[in-house]
Amino acid sequence: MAEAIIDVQDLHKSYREGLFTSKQVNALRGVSLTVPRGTIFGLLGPNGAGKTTLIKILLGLVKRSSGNGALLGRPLGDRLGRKMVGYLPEHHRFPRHLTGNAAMIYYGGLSGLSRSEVLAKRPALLERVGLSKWGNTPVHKYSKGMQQRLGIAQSLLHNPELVILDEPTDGVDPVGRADIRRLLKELQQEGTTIFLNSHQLQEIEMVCDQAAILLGGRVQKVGTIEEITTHPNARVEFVMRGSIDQMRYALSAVETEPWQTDGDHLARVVVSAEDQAMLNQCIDQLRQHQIDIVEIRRLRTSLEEAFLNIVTSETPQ
Ligand SMILES: Nc1ncnc2c1ncn2[C@@H]1O[C@H](COP(=O)(O)OP(=O)(O)OP(=O)(O)O)[C@@H](O)[C@H]1O
Repeated sequence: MAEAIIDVQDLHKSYREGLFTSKQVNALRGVSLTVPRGTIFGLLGPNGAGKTTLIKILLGLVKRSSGNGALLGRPLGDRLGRKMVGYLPEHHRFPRHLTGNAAMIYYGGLSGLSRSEVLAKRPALLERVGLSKWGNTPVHKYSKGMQQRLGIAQSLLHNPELVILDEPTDGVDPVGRADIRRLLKELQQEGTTIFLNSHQLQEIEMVCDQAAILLGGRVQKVGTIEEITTHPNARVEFVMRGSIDQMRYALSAVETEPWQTDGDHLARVVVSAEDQAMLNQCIDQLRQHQIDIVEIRRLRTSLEEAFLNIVTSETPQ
């Protein structure tokens, strides 16, 4: 198994609700999460689920109330660990008067890089995010997509092993989103791990390998996108050729959805197969009845559907 680049156990965070009250908001209530090196990992959750709090704890910007964890093998909060992380905050705003070139120097400085170090890296990074012709333009003239790409470029200045991006495609049009997805895939191919917080579920589905769904400060579901989107009732679609009567007989022991038949010999049906044993039994029965299985596939839901199922069926206490 790949080495964990983020590994947190039982993280809790309570905020005081206001200055003059002892009432608390439990933003995280025992979050455990492992992000393997080299993945693009999506963090999902409705507003208030605790996503930004988790990211800020990882970056040492917010102090956890309890729990443990490691970032790049170093204890949470360790300065060296944090130095190996690139970060694009949500709703970030570049100072309006800066040009793209100047913004890179400014943010490079915040990451501890000297001016000459930034100057050495800047051309290639601006080129890579498609902004090399825009370095001398003030950022307030940039489109939202250009600003986000510049934000990603600044997060890469110190060659981080892990990049944490908070809503990188927020407000970006479809062409800009496709550019960002391409960039993230390239970074992954070069070995960078990407931790992505986004409300854009289609984006997450297209670009991420794994994801966690946070709800009410707890991880409700975590896994590969395929695991998360595999239908909970394990619906399996069969396309078969042979005698329709024999097919119906062979599958009479399992629950099926309405059959679709084409002529006398071709049929498509979705069966509910709770586990692999039941699926094997269906296949055995079909073979015993001389039915050709033309196609067989597990049906998946969209990530959006899976997300809505989880968020609407789980009520956080
Ligand atoms: N500084 C703070 N003081 C008090 N409560 C806070 C503070 N920051 C966050 N919270 C509360 O903690 C909970 C989690 O907030 P958080 O911003 O982490 O959620 P989120 O999943 O990032 O939400 P969003 O998608 O809206 O950005 C919310 O109830 C929020 O109001």
